[in-house]
Amino acid sequence: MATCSISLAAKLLTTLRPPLRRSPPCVQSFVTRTIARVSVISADYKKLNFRVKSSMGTEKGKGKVQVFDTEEALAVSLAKYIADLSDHFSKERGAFTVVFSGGSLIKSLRKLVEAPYIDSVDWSKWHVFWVDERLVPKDHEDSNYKLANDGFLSMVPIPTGNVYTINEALSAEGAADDYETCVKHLVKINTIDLSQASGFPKFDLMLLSMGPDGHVASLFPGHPLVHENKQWVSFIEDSPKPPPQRITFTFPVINSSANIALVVAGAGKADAVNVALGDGQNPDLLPVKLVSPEGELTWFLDRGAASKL
Ligand SMILES: O=C(O)[C@H](O)[C@@H](O)[C@H](O)[C@H](O)COP(=O)(O)O
Repeated sequence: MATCSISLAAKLLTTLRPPLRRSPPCVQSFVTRTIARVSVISADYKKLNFRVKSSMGTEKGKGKVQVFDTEEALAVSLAKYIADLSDHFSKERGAFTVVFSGGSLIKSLRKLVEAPYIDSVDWSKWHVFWVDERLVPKDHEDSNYKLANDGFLSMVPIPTGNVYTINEALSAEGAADDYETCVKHLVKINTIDLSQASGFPKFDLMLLSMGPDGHVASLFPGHPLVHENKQWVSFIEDSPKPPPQRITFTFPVINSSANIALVVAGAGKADAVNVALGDGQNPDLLPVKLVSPEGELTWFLDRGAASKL
């Protein structure tokens, strides 16, 4: 509305230019200065309006795409997004089920452990899961639990009993079955929602990241696990990204989520982001293209990751 009235005023003043030449010099000077001022305001407003629109995101049929100037700005926005969902689900369901991935995502959660969220979030309602986990001891450098614990969980008062880790003493297959049994029990007691549409568990929020090859969770390009459609949790023993033995949620579980945030930073992932958000390309070869939740998908990209869009 404001853009509209400013540009209308600018146009009106411009049409006054010819009769202006016949006016006294002081009137000419006043009108000229006003035209210049209105033009500057109009240009500034257009710039501001563009900035607001781009930070609010664009609907692309592939979810809401948000691009941030820096990873720092991304982290600030991600914290608010998570805190808002936490508030919503804690009040609505009395629980907030959150699924983490490994990798750089954990670092991007750092603003949640600061004011105001450290005090305003009801951490007692959080239930934490992993979309994939590596079959290594919990104190191993490759453990996704260790990564999340060192960088986030140890700094917030989530009850220990609400943090669901794998049993890494089992085989990969055994650990996947065991994690699936745990999730089934939590669905039964209504801690985790169940999707009426798919019959798979419906987590309130999945925080996913993506590898430069377009993998999400431990679902890798060209691997048959990408097509698993019965199991909730499966296992892989030949992961192309080390370590080789892992367990992973399957796509039907990922896509039954109420909310998915795809958090991608860095120019090294720009090609995959470009293909993911474009048309074409066999989804087998770019698993991220199969992320299509029942609920909302929101991309959090920094300028580097979005540089080829
Ligand atoms: O345990 C894992 O390996 C993951 O969960 C994996 O899916 C990860 O999220 C991506 O590989 C992105 O990792 P980066 O953000 O570190 O590139």
